Amino acid sequence: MSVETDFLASLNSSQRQAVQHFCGPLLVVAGAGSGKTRALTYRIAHLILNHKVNPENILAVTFTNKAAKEMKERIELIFSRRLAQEKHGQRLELLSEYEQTKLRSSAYRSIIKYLWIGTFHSLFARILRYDINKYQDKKGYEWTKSFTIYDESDAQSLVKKIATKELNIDDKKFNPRSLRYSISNAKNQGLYPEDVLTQQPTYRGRVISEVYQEYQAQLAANNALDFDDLILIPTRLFAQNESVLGYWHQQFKHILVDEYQDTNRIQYQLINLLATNGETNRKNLNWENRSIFVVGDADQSIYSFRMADFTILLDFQEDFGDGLPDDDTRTMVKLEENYRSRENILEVANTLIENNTERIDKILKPTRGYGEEIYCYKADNEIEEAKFIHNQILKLTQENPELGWGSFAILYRTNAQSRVIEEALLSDIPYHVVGGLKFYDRKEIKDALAYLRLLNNPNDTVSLLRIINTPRRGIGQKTLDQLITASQELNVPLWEIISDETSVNTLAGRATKAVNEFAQIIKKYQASLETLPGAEILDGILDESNYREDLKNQGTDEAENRLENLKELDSAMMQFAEENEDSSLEGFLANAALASDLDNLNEEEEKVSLMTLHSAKGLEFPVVFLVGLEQGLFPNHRTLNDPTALEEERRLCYVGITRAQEQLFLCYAQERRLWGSREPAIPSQFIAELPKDLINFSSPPLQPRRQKKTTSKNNKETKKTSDQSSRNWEVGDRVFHKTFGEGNVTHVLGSGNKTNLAVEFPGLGRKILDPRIAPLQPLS
Ligand SMILES: Nc1ncnc2c1ncn2[C@@H]1O[C@H](COP(=O)(O)OP(=O)(O)OP(=O)(O)O)[C@@H](O)[C@H]1O
Ligand SMILES: [Mg+2]
Repeated sequence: MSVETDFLASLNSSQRQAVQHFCGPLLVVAGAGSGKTRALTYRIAHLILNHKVNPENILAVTFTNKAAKEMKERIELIFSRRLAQEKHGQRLELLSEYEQTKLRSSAYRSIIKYLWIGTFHSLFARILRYDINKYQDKKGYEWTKSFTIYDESDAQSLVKKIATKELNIDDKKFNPRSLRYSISNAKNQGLYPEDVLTQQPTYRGRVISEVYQEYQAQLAANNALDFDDLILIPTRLFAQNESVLGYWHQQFKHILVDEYQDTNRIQYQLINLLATNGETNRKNLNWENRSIFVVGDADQSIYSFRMADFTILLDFQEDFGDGLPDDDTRTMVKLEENYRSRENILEVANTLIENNTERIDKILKPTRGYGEEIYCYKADNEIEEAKFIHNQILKLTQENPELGWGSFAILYRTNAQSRVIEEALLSDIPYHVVGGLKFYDRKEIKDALAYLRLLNNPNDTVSLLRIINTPRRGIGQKTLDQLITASQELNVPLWEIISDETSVNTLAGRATKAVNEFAQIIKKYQASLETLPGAEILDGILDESNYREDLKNQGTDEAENRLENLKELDSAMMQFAEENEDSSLEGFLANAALASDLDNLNEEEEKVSLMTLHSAKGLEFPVVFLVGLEQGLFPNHRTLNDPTALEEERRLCYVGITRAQEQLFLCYAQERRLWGSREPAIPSQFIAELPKDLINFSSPPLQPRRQKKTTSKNNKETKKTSDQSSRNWEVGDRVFHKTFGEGNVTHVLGSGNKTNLAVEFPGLGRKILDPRIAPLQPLS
């Protein structure tokens, strides 16, 4: 088989048809685990390899950052395999580890880094970094390319400040959270504040409209955008500026979208504009050397609360096809084999989803035989449920050496369910809560990022206020109020007052010295933005601002933990610099703001995954526990009287079941304490809808014989780590780095376990690297 096509051999004929389709629109619809994401990934490789498409001309939208990363890794592997054949006439896996790393790095540098693969938010944030200055806002607001991205909690606090402090709105009547949600909804429909009032001419409509108006004004004043703006502003920009749209239309000749069923109207509009250049008559569309390729499954549409609309998927052929009679087969491919789940698991999922009326029937055939029995476990209460999970995991890992901790997922309907499960696992099973304790939500990380954001964008007053007195440096609220008032009166950003010594001397009273010192530090590091690597700037500013010192002085475990997290942020910056073409501070900050629930900094270590069903979309695990199957919890009580919402809950259950590859456990409790109150519970109606003959309702054997310590993968990781760190590095050592190529060690910083290296890479300059983390190979 030729090197060009051998990777296509691991696809079935329908997948191949989808992958090989070259120009024009194509929709791939299929049930869970049928290889949609695989087809999309291989298509990218195929376009580059066999149609010589330039990687820069490919735009691929994934649902999470993690999915984007996995997709890039897959493609890198395909190209490294090909290079191995070309250069060595060998299979990649047979080459030395050093050669493999070298080939992968070469594939990365020549192809992967040019691809536009990411979530809607990250891709369009990147586009805005080029073009936001061309955007003409209806209200006259302006943003510059160093804009800050406010994450959900920044947005929440801004709405709260505006509603309760500035507009004096009663937070009992109008909860700031629900106001924020309404604003987000409005933006997702492309509405301006005044449109909200037209659509909802009530008192509530007026309140939302007013808060929205002020919220947007303050975002603009801070040169900041929220997540919704990252989608909304490009849509408006494309609609108003033909040449900007034309440019990106030319750039993205091949557009691919995964999980298309969860696209909302405004995201759809963006994709449509990019693909068609705004041409509305589909007969005039010219598909020469360009394509739009979307994959999805209407049965897995679970984001209607974020305005996702699966009729967008159903309308795809109408929207992009040429309307000819044989349109159907030319613009749609169906996949019918499931490669993920055991036959009994698949049958359970298929039976459940047939209870939905609003759906198009489809075929999903198993390719894998029956697996282990599916149990449905009845626990006395939530604590017993958690114990059951704990014991089963220990038992299964003990009986099956191939199952590492990473093979298990525990899926629940709401985040609050995780606490009890965490407590049960805590003592002897490593786990992570995906989407719970987000790294970037921790206080110290947000503080550190606020410092960096301020350096990058001094107009970001939210960040400035966050850290001006953190750690405490004697700048009190009264002083601040005076400075803020001055900035409001002069209509300039707060930083302009604070950075001007003369103004400070006049306004800051006893805190004058403190404010001036603070401003000095910020200015000093602003001046070195271009010259110092991000991690050095971070370290410098944390030291000079006394932030680190302050934590050290606290001496508590918690403070120690925070210091460790700050170190982890250093690693994140270094890793970012290594992995990205755009390694600027701006780029890093955008990335940090977008770091989604599904990202975990320490992915190497195997852990049991705890997450909501919503976060589990697109993923797969050998063993899945689907817990809390109780009426009112799942399906959620808000959906019980609403047939449409209930069907979405059922789709969510379908998503959960179809994550399992080998084994599935369903659990419910007879009594549950949740959100503080204890209630008797009724089994979920979904349980009654499952095929009884495929489910065992008795308890599986429980007690494990002994406790498993680490997985084989863990052992390997630890070994690798200690090898690297125990090495005695010396100035003058030559190294090979996956992304930067060959370089020279110029400094060895620190010692033992804390060694860092300064490495000079010809043409790239000096990088500070941690040899335990960086993909670094000694060359001698
Ligand atoms: N032709 C194939 N042969 C063997 N395995 C395959 C094939 N296609 C896909 N797979 C495997 O099947 C599993 C499911 O594939 P994939 O994740 O692409 O499905 P999907 O349709 O995207 O699922 P979901 O709807 O859950 O997103 C993966 O482990 C994938 O590697
Ligand atoms: Mg998928």
